[in-house]
Amino acid sequence: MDDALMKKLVPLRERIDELDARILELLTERARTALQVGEAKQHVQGPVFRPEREAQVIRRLQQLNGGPLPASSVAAIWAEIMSACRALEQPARVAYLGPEGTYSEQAALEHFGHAIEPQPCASFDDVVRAVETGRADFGMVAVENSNEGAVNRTLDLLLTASVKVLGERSIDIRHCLMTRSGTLEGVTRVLAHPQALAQCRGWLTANHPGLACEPAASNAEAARLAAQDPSLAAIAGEQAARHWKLGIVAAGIQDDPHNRTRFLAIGQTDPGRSGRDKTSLILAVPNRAGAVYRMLAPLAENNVSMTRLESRPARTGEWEYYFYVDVEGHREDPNVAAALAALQQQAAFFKVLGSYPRCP
Ligand SMILES: O=C(O)C(=O)C[C@]1(C(=O)O)C=C[C@@H](O)C=C1
Repeated sequence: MDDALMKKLVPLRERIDELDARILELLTERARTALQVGEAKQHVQGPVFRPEREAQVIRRLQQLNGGPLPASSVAAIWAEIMSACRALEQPARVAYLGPEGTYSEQAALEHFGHAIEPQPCASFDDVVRAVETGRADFGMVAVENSNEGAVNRTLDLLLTASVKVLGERSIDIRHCLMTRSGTLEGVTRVLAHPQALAQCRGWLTANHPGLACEPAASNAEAARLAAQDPSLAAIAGEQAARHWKLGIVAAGIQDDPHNRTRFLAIGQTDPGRSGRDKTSLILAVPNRAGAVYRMLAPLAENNVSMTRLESRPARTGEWEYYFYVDVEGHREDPNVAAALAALQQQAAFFKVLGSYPRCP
């Protein structure tokens, strides 16, 4: 390396080494304190994971932060710190749609941090079942995509499952074209989940009209197959390329640059109020004129904002639709509590899925 540059770097790197040693010392002290919190919780048998507390910790630090680190980095760093501290108290088993390298895995790791026991599952049904039966402490399931709309299977599962929603996480869907060699030499076919193929159709037609598109069970499965066959390319996320040791030919190839998927974290506990929460519920009303209009009136009357309304056909034959409603606020906030009480009174079906901190 250049001598003049080295002269500048040496003292700066010494300073970074010193700071790292101090950060480690502080992290050790933090971890010991978290262990004491864990012991205190054991006496009252309270849950280790407190989403509302973690949301408050991150929000406070983002407010204290004066830069140059962006707020998103502060959130990501402390999510990992708390994940590691939580694991000392009790390691969390987290179920999600596998295999390794899926967007579901990415959402689970961003939400719960890397200090977890990962449980990749074959389907959303398996994820929900793992949480219901206690095989997993938590699960992560996709609930909506900005291009494709609701993930209907997840909505249907939430209707009957004995699980609670305790968090949400939105991630950018950034599709990449990947191969074993990192080039398209000798590549004739491209594999991906049909949804991903559809989302990259414009780019593929414009740039590689000669590649034959074939559906795969998942993008991660496509990546796994491409790792074995040099004539195959896969479309998947960056994390799949890392996992299956594939080279990225092109990144961000989805036709809509703002493609996002929202996931729900599920478990068996009820988060307390964090001060910036959301509540998800399912409602059904008798099939009469004006019923849907009246169903939602208690929200407006109590000044509760609705952030999402989705419907699914009811297959019981008794009511026409189930309505999936997200509102701002926690079920213990007085205005939300009043609105929910009124909704429950007039609804033919009423289920609160959970109150949880809003997406960071
Ligand atoms: O405050 C607590 O209840 C803790 O257990 C500590 C801690 C943390 O590391 O800050 C860890 C896990 C919880 O989910 C919340 C916060």
